[in-house]
Amino acid sequence: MADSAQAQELVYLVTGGCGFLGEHVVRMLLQREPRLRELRVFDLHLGPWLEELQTGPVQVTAIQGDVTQAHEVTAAVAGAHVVIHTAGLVDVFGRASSETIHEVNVQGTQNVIEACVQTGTQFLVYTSSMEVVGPNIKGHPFYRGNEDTPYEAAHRHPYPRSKALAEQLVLEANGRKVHGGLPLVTCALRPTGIYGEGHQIMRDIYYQGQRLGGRLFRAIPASVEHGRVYVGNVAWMHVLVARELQQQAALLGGQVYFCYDSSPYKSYEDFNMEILGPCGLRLVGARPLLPYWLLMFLALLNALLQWLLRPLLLYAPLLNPYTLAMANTTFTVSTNKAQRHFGYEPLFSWEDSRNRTIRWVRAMDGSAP
Ligand SMILES: NC(=O)C1=CN([C@@H]2O[C@H](COP(=O)(O)OP(=O)(O)OC[C@H]3O[C@@H](n4cnc5c(N)ncnc54)[C@H](O)[C@@H]3O)[C@@H](O)[C@H]2O)C=CC1
Ligand SMILES: C[C@@H](CO)CCC[C@@H](C)[C@H]1CC[C@H]2[C@@H]3[C@H](O)CC4=CC(=O)CC[C@]4(C)[C@H]3CC[C@]12C
Repeated sequence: MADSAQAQELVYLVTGGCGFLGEHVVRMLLQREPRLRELRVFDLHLGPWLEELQTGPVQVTAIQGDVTQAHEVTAAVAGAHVVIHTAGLVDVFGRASSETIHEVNVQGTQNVIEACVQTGTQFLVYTSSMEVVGPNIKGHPFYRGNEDTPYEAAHRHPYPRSKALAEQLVLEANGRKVHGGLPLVTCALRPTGIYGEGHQIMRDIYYQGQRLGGRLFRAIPASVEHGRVYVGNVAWMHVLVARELQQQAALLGGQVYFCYDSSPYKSYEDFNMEILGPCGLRLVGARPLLPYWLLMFLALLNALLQWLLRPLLLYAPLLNPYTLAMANTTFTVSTNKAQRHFGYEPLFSWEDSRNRTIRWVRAMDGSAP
């Protein structure tokens, strides 16, 4: 769809544009994509912040819609040059059924692809996840791996399964002819655990620490490394890859890229303390206070309680067998593929990313539910 005559007149659509990552992508596009004419923000739930956006000359169109509804997706995609598909059901806590996760993440992605094909939209960036690779169900470590590192990706949980299937659909769609005859150009970005302003789990852990008198208790050995990446850098990578997909379709089309920056390799808990420590929390214990078998017992108990209570209420604590396995398995990436292919350099240093997140946590002080 985009040709050189239209270069200053691009229409972007961000699905899931009111989510944690989506909001950062929307703000980043407004700041850093000078060729933007219209920005469509598509989400099941529209955020009130959209009303207060400084949009400059760009027309921002808020679209309340559901990716599982093909006709709503097609209407939103029609006339867009680029789609950044971040919408998804991020659930590893058993809040939604596996059918719902599949419907949103897999069928929703299929709907986005078909909408591009039908309406002639040529460029599609998909927000995948490190989880399409691992950690796998066997708990094999993935230590400083890259996009080509061999790893046995085997999933049982509905979330990683759905992300892997959706990513496959997106990559297979690369090269399909869209309406008008041009080829669809797609790629997938795989963030590791994202942190930053608006991160719900960081917020929950902060409140939990406050309730426990300013303490958190170590449950994971400090030696288990967990990959983390700052949301501003993930958003920047989306903006950059969407731009370069239009310039270098042959190189970028059909590719996957891990999202990375200079955030340090640490355990999940030690990393969180980089943020939560300066906000007044303390991590108690140099080693896990409970043995692994006892934690697994508690995680299984939580799973049983969730199942028993389901007819009455939704019990979805952070600790379950899946999240415990995730937190207990080393998964870190070390790659420069995005730099080599489309010139990505993190926009935010580690210090900046950390300070911004700390400022955000401090701003919620005293507002614990
Ligand atoms: N949070 C993380 O650490 C990571 C997230 N990701 C991926 O990044 C993407 C964004 O995740 P987050 O921002 O963390 O999650 P989020 O839950 O904050 O954002 C997802 C957005 O999608 C919207 N959405 C959900 N179902 C929808 C539907 N049926 N139709 C339209 N919109 C719908 C939600 O309303 C929400 O605004 C997801 O695709 C997720 O799989 C990947 C790696 C790590
Ligand atoms: C056992 C607890 C003791 O403190 C800690 C539990 C932590 C877990 C809630 C998190 C550990 C790893 C996280 C996941 C990981 O960062 C990768 C992810 C990628 C995604 O695409 C979505 C989010 C997540 C699954 C993330 C979710 C929270 C953890 C399981």
